[in-house]
Amino acid sequence: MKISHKIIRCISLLFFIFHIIHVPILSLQNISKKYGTVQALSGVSFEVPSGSVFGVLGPNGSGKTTLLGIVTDVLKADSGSFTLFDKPATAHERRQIGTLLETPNFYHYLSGYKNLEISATIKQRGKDDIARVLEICGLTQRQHSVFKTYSLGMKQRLAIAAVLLGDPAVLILDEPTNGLDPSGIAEVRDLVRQLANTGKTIILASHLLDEVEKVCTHVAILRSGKLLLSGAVNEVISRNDYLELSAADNNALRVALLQYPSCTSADITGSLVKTFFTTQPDAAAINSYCSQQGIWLNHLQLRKKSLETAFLEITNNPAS
Ligand SMILES: Nc1ncnc2c1ncn2[C@@H]1O[C@H](COP(=O)(O)OP(=O)(O)OP(=O)(O)O)[C@@H](O)[C@H]1O
Repeated sequence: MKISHKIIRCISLLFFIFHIIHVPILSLQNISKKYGTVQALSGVSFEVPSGSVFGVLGPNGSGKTTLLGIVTDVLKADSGSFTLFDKPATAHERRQIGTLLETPNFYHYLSGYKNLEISATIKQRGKDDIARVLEICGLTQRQHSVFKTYSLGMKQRLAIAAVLLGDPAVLILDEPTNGLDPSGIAEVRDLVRQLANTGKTIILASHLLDEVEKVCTHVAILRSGKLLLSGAVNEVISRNDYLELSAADNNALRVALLQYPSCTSADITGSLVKTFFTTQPDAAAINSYCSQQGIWLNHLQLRKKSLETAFLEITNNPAS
């Protein structure tokens, strides 16, 4: 083979790999859905990047379950469309998705293992995968105990084990920690993190902001069926970062900060000047700017809002 052919093949391979990595797992375009007079979703569009843990976040009744129902073919959208793996969703694409929309009806008097055998038969997934999913979900030791003796966390981990049968690349989980006690919540959260570390894309609906902040890399925030925003969790939070500063003369500091490009407000609160910007504040640049103005800072701290604070501001803002 000539060298130029080899180079062309290498470049094609690189393009192919780039395409696979960057193709969104799920892409929604203008999805709308009504139940009678209730507009559950209006024109929702966003993309779920490959390998992300994507939180669909919103208060009760905001349309999360409806959205996941449409993606998993349980419900039909009135209008709009979506693609899975950059293709129209057919049975083939759907087989690569493991779904947990509600807690499965496991048999209380059968063991975890027997229950998974039944799930494998229903899903036509084959039984040779059961040992693997039990191991991932930390249930190997208790696989022969009857289901009713499991803790709440173990029951939910068994439900996730059933979803993992056949090793789907994408998991869709609706409120996976709902109804669990704190230790169950921690167990499921750890399992979600562990699965994300193996490269799976995980889409989970939750109204628990703390939960989304702890496990998700990306988020879409819904309110009354409308998408308020979507993006990387860090970006959503960093839009709301601010600086706390102080100097010997806080009045002079405040006046100087208000002259700084991108500063939107500077207010004296107690002994500090709380300062907001249109972009992510650069603490080093602002420190240097203040010294150029002859103001020496004795306190400079970047404050990050929690997703909860950002979420409440976004969902309570009537303009959003
Ligand atoms: N089968 C239905 N018939 C009529 N209205 C429905 C139906 N299912 C959902 N809705 C309404 O659609 C809206 C969105 O509901 P959905 O369950 O999708 O929201 P959600 O964000 O998942 O809520 P939750 O967090 O409470 O589960 C709500 O106003 C709800 O009452």
